[in-house]
Amino acid sequence: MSTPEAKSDDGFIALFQRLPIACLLVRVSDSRILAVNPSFENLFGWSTAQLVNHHSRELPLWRDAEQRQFFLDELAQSGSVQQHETEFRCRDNSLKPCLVYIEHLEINGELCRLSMAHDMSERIASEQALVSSESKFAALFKDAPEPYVLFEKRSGTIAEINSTFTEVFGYQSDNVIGKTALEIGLWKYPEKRPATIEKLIRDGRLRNEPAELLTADGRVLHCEISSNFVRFGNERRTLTSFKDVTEQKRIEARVKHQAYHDALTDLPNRLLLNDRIDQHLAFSERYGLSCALLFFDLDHFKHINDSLGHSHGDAVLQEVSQRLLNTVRKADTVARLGGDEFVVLLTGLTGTGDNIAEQARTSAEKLLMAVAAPMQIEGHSLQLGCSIGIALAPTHCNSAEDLLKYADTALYGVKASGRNAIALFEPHMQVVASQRLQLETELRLALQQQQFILHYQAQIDARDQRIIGAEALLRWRHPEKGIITPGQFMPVLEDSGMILDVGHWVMREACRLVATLLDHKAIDPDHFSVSINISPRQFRQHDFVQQVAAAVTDQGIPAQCLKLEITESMMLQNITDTVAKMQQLRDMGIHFAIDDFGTGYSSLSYLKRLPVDLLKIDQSFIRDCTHDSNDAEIVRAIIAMARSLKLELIAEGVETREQLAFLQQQDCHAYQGYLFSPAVPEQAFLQQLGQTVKPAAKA
Ligand SMILES: Nc1nc2c(ncn2[C@@H]2O[C@@H]3COP(=O)(O)O[C@H]4[C@@H](O)[C@H](n5cnc6c(=O)[nH]c(N)nc65)O[C@@H]4COP(=O)(O)O[C@H]3[C@H]2O)c(=O)[nH]1
Repeated sequence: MSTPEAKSDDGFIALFQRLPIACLLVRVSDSRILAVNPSFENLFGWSTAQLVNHHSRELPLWRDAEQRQFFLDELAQSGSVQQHETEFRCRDNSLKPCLVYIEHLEINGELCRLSMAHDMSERIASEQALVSSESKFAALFKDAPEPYVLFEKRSGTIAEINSTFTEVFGYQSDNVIGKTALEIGLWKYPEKRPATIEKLIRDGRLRNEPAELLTADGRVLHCEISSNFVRFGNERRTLTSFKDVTEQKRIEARVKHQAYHDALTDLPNRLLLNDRIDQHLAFSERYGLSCALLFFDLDHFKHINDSLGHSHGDAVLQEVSQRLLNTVRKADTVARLGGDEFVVLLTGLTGTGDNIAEQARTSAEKLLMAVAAPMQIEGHSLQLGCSIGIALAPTHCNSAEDLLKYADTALYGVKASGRNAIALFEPHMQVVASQRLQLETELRLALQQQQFILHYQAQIDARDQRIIGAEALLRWRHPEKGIITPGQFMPVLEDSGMILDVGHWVMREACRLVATLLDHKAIDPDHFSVSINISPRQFRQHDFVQQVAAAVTDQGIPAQCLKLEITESMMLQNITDTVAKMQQLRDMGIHFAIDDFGTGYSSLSYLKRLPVDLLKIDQSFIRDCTHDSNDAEIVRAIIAMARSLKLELIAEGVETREQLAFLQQQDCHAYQGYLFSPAVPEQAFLQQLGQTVKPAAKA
């Protein structure tokens, strides 16, 4: 004991000194302080020397006199003070919250008061922290942007819901508090709940557990459940958030769907088709079945697209996709690979090789007829042909890649030999296809290595043998095969789109020739023009007019020295756009010739609308006009038509004097053909211009 006055009772002394609670001993008879223990010194900062032997009234510990009196009264009344919360003053003048116990006891025959003070600072601080964190939690819970529910941990009943929960799920607090999630019918599949609860108990929490939940009005929401156990004072709760991911799921599903489907028709796209083929090939192999892949191409679809516009084109594609879907079995796949390319995968075919081929052919015929049936598209009555190439698995191959490739090869065969037909893949087709691929590769190289050149075929006025123009004709100077004419490569240039680059080059090259001729004063710009052939794809480019204008201005030549040859069928495609483009070019001074006139529609009404200057009578009529009365009649009719429309005329492919004489009789004096000269290289043409113009002897 810290005081010498406290004698005897060793047990009590040892205990008094060691007690972790602050203790003060006062003799009742004279209210003198007998002792304080080290815990007391530590807690309040007063030393034994400062207190012992002092009257308890002088104790600097008291907050005020009333406080001391209160304890004395309480002691007198109850015999002891139990757990009384108060504050005592420390040596540094701060107030320390304490829980006070005061008892009477006898020490060495003297009645004493033992006062014990338990420090409450930490507990009060943590209680305050709890209050503040609870209020923070309450605010967070209430205003959280996610639906939250506090469940009683033991019973699983709802203790509280936040406003977002009400907003999202439509439940009002009053209707759900005290009930379990099951009782309010939150779970769409209640049988899944036990596993979720089990997981929560096992892991002590849940993180983004997927669940389908029901709103108060029965809508299904895809949610992610996260749960934690929390404790508020003595209460144990489960704090659960129900994140509504319905929209996110919908977007994810849509993105996934879009990745595997064609946006216009909603049919499977190439990716999904490949996947389906792979699946069916594996299945077929296992069960000894066969598949047939039908590759479709709508004949002249581009024509519809161009003449009626893209919205009509889209409507046609949608109609075709519906017809295909309606014609095949549910287990079969109809896919669109883009443009007008459709694929049908027929699966589960049984039988021998020939039999399978027959089944595929029969289905293809049905599909061809379905597509060919007349369709009404936004007031237009249309009828489409289509070509179908077929490949079989396992007869022809056993991979998705080969199946598509072989069916495409068969399709190419159909297209090459006239359209609107069906062809089954045959190995020799592969040879043709690879030759075509080889040609395409070589043509790309030719373009890079500038192997294309132009030859020029003179156009003559038979009355004075003057060269009035030239047609620029494309040639490929092949490093090994020599000069190749366009008949052998033009379709590949067209199909591959290379014609755009090549056509652009032709235009600039022809303008360069005119500039050279003008420089050499070899021509009179008012009576000479170079004609170039324009391919449909080239003409349909949105900046075609600008391309022509640039070619003319870059070379600084008069625009009337350039003549563009377009075909009848090309003019009929999207007539509004055609007329607009022709008119703009016409306004610049460019002239237009209609090539191969007589082989197409030769419609007067169209001709009247179009800003055309010249008709070229196709060589097929000239060839026989001297001995075939029909052809002679056609030539006469064309000439009459041109006269009535006040159009210029030129006959092409004139090979004999008789043909020329016939034409001149009909008052058609302009011609080109072997009778005068075939198309020749630039230098040779320059010489022709310089020479006295005389028709050559009969070719
Ligand atoms: N039998 C016979 N044939 C004659 C006679 N006079 C000329 N020809 C040939 O008839 C074709 C006339 O050209 P086209 O009808 O515009 O027909 C051209 C044209 O449609 C196309 N073509 C040629 N060059 C180009 C070009 O630069 N661009 C485009 N888009 N097409 C071109 O290729 C087609 C074929 O061109 P080529 O083989 O050069 O064939 C040329 C020419 O060499 C003759 O008296 N008798």
